[in-house]
Amino acid sequence: MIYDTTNSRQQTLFSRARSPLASLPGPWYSKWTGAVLHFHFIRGQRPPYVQRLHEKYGRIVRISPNQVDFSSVTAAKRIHSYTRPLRKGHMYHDLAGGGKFVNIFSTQDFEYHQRHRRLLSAPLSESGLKGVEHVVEERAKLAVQRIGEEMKSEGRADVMKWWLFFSADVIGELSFGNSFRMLERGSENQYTLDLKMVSKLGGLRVAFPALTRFASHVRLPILTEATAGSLRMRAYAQECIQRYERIVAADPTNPKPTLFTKLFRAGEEGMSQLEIVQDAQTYISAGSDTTAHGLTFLVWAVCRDEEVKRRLVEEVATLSEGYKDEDLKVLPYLDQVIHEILRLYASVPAALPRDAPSGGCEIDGCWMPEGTTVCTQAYSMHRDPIVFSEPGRFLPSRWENATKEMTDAWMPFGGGARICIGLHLAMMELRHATATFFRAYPNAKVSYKDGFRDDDMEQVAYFLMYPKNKRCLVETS
Ligand code: HEM
Repeated sequence: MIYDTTNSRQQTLFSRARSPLASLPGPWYSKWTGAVLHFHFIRGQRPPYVQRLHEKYGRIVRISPNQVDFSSVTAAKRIHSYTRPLRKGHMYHDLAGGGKFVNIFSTQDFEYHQRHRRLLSAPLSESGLKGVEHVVEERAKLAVQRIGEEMKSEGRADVMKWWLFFSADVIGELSFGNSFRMLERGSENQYTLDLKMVSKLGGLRVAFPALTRFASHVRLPILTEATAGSLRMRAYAQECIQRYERIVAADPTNPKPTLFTKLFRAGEEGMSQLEIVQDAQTYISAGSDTTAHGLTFLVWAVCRDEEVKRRLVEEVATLSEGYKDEDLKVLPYLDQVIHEILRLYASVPAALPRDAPSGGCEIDGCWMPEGTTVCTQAYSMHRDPIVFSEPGRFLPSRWENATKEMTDAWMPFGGGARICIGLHLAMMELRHATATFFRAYPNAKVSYKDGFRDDDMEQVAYFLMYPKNKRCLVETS
């Protein structure tokens, strides 16, 4: 027995020393252990840690015995290719409840993904979204009104809270045909509370994959609560989709449109009710915090910079009443501000891990053996000093004459075949909410009431990024 263990250790040491990864740059310990990477992950600081490694070792870094991070456009194009994308890594399986919740986001199956992507893309395209723009517009107005009411009664408003209600209400209504009405109520509903709990468990599963195995033997309170939560969420989603399906059946010519309307009863070219429920639930989790956190950092960063605020306020003030997204899209400074926010404060700044395929593959001239996890992270792509001068500065005007290198390296929505399917919706929400907010409150500024400090906005990222203390206070003079 002792001999066996020693022998297998020797084999492991031998194979690690001979692996093609052995010659890659990186700290010495990455060859032997992922513990340091894991330590930074658990602190929510993996992206800046990996970025420091890139600064020291270059664009290719071995970050653990089995993981390599790339920070180059050529590598990103290979890893996130449209035509021959690499398979999503095991992390997605852990995030999705150990493979229990298959959906367009988590699937590792190419055929399943292609079919869902083909069916779901049209309603989320720029032209498809025209039919639902009024939902975004109305919710943005209500969010800004509610922010104003809170500023009046409390002397400051927590915009992070209201942007979360805004984005969740929008995606809830567009997916389930039924708004969560959190903006009206001013509080979260059971669905989003359950979602938080389930996402927390997903994060724990990624940090400690053994938890999934352990869970089948031991009853932990968080697991019991998360299981009850996910059952409640599934029941709620099913109820909404079934109700909506009945509405479509009663009046097929004039239903209130959602992102799934055309997929009901479309035969071969449609989806089963279960598939719709699964993907609708995915939209809620993928499309609420991401947009809300982007908007939160946007308001904070603009409010801290008088010159940026002046230019943005002046530009959005030129809009005529009843403006539409078509009018917002052509505002150059609004577009620059949004690009810069998604660069410096990307809501998904962390690694998007993929598996090297069977037989291995070459990336940026380096051989990645089968089973290696290859990653890119927007956090590093967006801070390459050769592409973005003074990368740590919030400088929207850098996008005025954007180079091809800048637009290629900008990947807040990922890339290739698995690029964010909701990106046009997200951009529409960001445009409407920003314009509505700065038209209503041209004098908005960061509020330091209730002990709020700039330090509260320090970025913490597991998969999603959020401000450390999960609040962002603003006031108006
Ligand atoms: C600012 C807001 C958003 C950001 C920064 C963002 C970012 C991302 C990123 C980086 C990915 C790729 C993940 C990967 O490769 O592992 C992704 C995928 C995805 N996003 Fe978004 N997202 C946003 C908003 C939305 C919205 C509003 C929706 C609602 C429909 C959505 C739905 C999805 C889905 C379903 C996927 C998986 C797509 C696939 O695998 O084909 N996202 N998002």
